[in-house]
Amino acid sequence: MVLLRSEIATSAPDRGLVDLQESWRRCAERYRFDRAAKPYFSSLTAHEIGEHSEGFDENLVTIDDELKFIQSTLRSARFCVSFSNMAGIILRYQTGPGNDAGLEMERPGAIWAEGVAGTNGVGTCIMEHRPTIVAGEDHYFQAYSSLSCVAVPVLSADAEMAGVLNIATSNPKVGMESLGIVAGLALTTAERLSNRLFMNRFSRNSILRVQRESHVMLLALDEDQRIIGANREARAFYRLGADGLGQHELWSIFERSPDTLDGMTKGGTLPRLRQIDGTEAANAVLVPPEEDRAWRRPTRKAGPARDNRTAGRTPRLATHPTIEQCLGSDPRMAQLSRLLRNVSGSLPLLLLGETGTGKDTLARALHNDGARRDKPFVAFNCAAVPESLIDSELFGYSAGAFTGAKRDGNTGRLREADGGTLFLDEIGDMPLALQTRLLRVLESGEVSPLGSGKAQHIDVNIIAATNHDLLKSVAERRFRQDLYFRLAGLVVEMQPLRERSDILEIAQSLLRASGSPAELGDDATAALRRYCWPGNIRELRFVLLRAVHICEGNLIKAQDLCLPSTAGQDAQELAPPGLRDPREPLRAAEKQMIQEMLALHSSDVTKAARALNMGRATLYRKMRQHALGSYKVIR
Ligand SMILES: Nc1ncnc2c1ncn2[C@@H]1O[C@H](COP(=O)(O)OP(=O)(O)OP(=O)(O)O)[C@@H](O)[C@H]1O
Repeated sequence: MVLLRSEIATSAPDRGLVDLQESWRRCAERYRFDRAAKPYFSSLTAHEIGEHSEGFDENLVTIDDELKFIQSTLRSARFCVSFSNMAGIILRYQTGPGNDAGLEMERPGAIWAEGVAGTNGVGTCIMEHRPTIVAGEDHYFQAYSSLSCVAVPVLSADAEMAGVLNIATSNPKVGMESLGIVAGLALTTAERLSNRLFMNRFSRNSILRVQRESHVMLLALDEDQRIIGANREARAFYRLGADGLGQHELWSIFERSPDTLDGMTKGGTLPRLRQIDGTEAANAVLVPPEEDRAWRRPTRKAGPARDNRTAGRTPRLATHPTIEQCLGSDPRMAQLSRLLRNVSGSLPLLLLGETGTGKDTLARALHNDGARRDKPFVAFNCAAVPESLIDSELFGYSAGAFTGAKRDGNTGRLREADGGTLFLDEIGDMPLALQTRLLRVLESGEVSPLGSGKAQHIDVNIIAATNHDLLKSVAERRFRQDLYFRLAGLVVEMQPLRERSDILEIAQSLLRASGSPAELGDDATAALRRYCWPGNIRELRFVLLRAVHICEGNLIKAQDLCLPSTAGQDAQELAPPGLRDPREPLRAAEKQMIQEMLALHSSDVTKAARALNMGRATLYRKMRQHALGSYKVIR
């Protein structure tokens, strides 16, 4: 029997969740699947994943950032978060340390197209172009009934569906109510991700951002103030058809007053922007082209870093902090930055630190500011690539090395990085057998691609990073001691944000880099200092981006930060891992989502409940459970 999610679907008419009956019909009639049969599970090679990732270019970095953020919000290995393209192929993936074995099928390369895997979150969302929850038995194939998924569309800069953000769990205790909450998180993230893809695409243009309640309208402008791009919200609100883009001047929508023209020249808030029908566009900000935003490196001597995700094309220069900006103003750190500048490029570096502390960012800064800046920067995430593929991806193979190999062979990341930097992220997750192989390459300076028999000399500077306690892994014999010493030419420990004295400076640069003129009020700066920041700088960035949207005028108050109350947080953090309540990550995520939605909807419980896909009474009950204050109901 098909379980319909009618309760949720009716309480969220504007979000319109998918009715799965149609999908089941397709499975039975069009694909002629047998529900009880073992489905054909297909997965692609890393090379094929790379091919399917083409077109996403530097957006993959943005996608990874959002996936990591959701993962750190859920804080559980029992959830995994992924991004798939429109063919239903998982391209990117995040899960907590010690991934739940039940989620192995959600790794990059897995194909979840409905025509292959039957009714499922990703595939059915692609067919229907709408948010989809597929819980347990809702999957057409019984073999997938241990999974529950929430899948939501992500839009390209052209407002077309570009892929799917999927949150999956194999935890049978996660019920429909919790999935509804997770859906709220997925929807907000997908919307933000779509808007970031828009900002990336039009990074060389000025972008007018207008916010109405929780809707963010983005309009990209050329030098003559013609509208050349619009996100979906803007297309709907200002009735812009795709064919009209590039034709309309901004002044066909907004009044061309001296105040507005003056504001447009300076950038930042446009306080008196009015539509031509007289409606005031409160919360309007003109975001300047990327090169004019704060944080751009003062000199452009450095050649653009090459990333394995953008190999083969000319990547755009990305806004990027320098080594000094990564390390901050703490005097100990300032000393370290001098040392790093001296040794960078000639000594292997090991970056340690919690998630989101800036290891990846520092690695890129070290390359961009170092002697190898004109050579490739190649990033390889040891946890994101299936174990069976790390070997061929890292060391490469020659033509026809094995069945299914690419016809021309595969250069491998080590040879791709020749002359430059290889950033080995999540090195703590590298399987032991491959650690041995890597060690051999590092000791000999030679790599022998599979099937070639010929060793090739390479000159690569390695920067490795992990958020595991690598010495503990060495003691437990999960990480080779000799490899540890090879990688640890210099060990840099990134401080957790809660221990950094320069948190306000970081917050201010993040605000400037966002293009927003908003400033932090005194109560907000105190709240930033008090909070424990489990997601570190990544979390701070998201908290500030959200606050910029919520705050009135240009002053961010403590309440706009929507930080979880520290009391509950600390208690949970202090509990030894074994004693932690396994439902806690969900509760914390639920509380955060509720706070976020209430803030976005100016405490209007009816609207917040609708956005969260739940009834008002349920939301009230949950607010009581989480001890959230009193809110108004607007009918
Ligand atoms: N010094 C900094 N100033 C401002 N923003 C930063 C800084 N360092 C990192 N960030 C931002 O914080 C986010 C997380 O950074 P990054 O990916 O480098 O962390 P990480 O330690 O590598 O995380 P993970 O271990 O989860 O991969 C990114 O959005 C990055 O742009």
